[in-house]
Amino acid sequence: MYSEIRRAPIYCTRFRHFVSHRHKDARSISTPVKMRMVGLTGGIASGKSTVSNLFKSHGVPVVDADLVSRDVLKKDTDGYNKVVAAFGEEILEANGDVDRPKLGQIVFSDPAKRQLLNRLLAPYISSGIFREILKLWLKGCKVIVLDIPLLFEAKMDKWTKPIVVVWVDSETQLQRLMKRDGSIEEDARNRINAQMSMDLKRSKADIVIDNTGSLEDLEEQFQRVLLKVTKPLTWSEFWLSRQGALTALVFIGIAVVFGKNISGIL
Ligand SMILES: CC(C)(COP(=O)(O)OP(=O)(O)OC[C@H]1O[C@@H](n2cnc3c(N)ncnc32)[C@H](O)[C@@H]1O)[C@@H](O)C(=O)NCCC(=O)NCCS
Ligand SMILES: Nc1ncnc2c1ncn2[C@@H]1O[C@H](COP(=O)(O)OP(=O)(O)OP(=O)(O)O)[C@@H](O)[C@H]1O
Repeated sequence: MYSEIRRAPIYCTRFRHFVSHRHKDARSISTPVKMRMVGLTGGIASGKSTVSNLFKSHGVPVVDADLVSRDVLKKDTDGYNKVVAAFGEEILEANGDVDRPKLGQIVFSDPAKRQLLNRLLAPYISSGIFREILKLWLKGCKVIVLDIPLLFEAKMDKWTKPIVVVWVDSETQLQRLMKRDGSIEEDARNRINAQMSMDLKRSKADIVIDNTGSLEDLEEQFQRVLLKVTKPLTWSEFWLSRQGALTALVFIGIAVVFGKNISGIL
């Protein structure tokens, strides 16, 4: 289950209203079931997962593209078969699983190979993300977050509004990446350079979270972001929600029945 939810998904239908146990302000802007797809992106190690964990802990469901992309490389899936055919069995561990650090070494130091990997996996990743969105839509979720590192690069930004970019300065990014992955500077720089620059991502954002400071600073900014992304939905967002689609169906049904009755009278 990619749309991992730590607490109850309070932004989904069965709760009927935006109810935040922690945020009175969020409760005061409560509104019936609608759907909004919030894009969450940023550079590698900028803190997207940290922010997406905050969303989950406040009951907002998150679709995690990194988890989807892990799944499409699982042994004997179509994505796996295509990647092994293209890159050879030397990218496999003894048990047949993809050796991810090894494949990472290859693709993050060679743009042509990275493009090849992206091309092979892109259809499976986008349909995996779509499946997760559909599941949440069927549950009647009102607000969902799409945590997609390559949101702009893969041109998925047109699906989402607002777009939240997590930004850090480049030195902090490098240090956090090396610390988290236990990697050497060259590998970390290769990974950073494989993505659109964070400043460009920042310029395309609707909302920027500056995560250069402490985790407490981040949490404080997050509270403001939470209020923005859970504000009442627009009509276009409403018609895209499950509730909106059902409402439209009911209206069409009534119009058809009325139309038949009126044409019977005439
Ligand atoms: C190359 C792989 C096997 C390396 O696996 P590894 O476990 O070391 O890294 P992981 O998947 O956890 O990714 C960590 C971060 O790297 C960055 N990243 C991953 N893939 C890419 C890519 N193709 N281009 C640029 N950055 C990338 C993202 O910021 C991601 O959050 C893996 O990243 C992969 O399969 N990438 C291709 C799929 C993809 O595009 N994923 C991004 C989802 S939008
Ligand atoms: N404000 C902060 N202060 C200190 N460390 C932080 C802060 N925010 C995040 N980190 C740490 O920085 C590292 C990178 O954060 P995180 O994994 O959330 O980034 P990410 O953008 O999801 O990375 P990726 O693109 O690889 O998925 C993690 O080890 C995390 O614990």
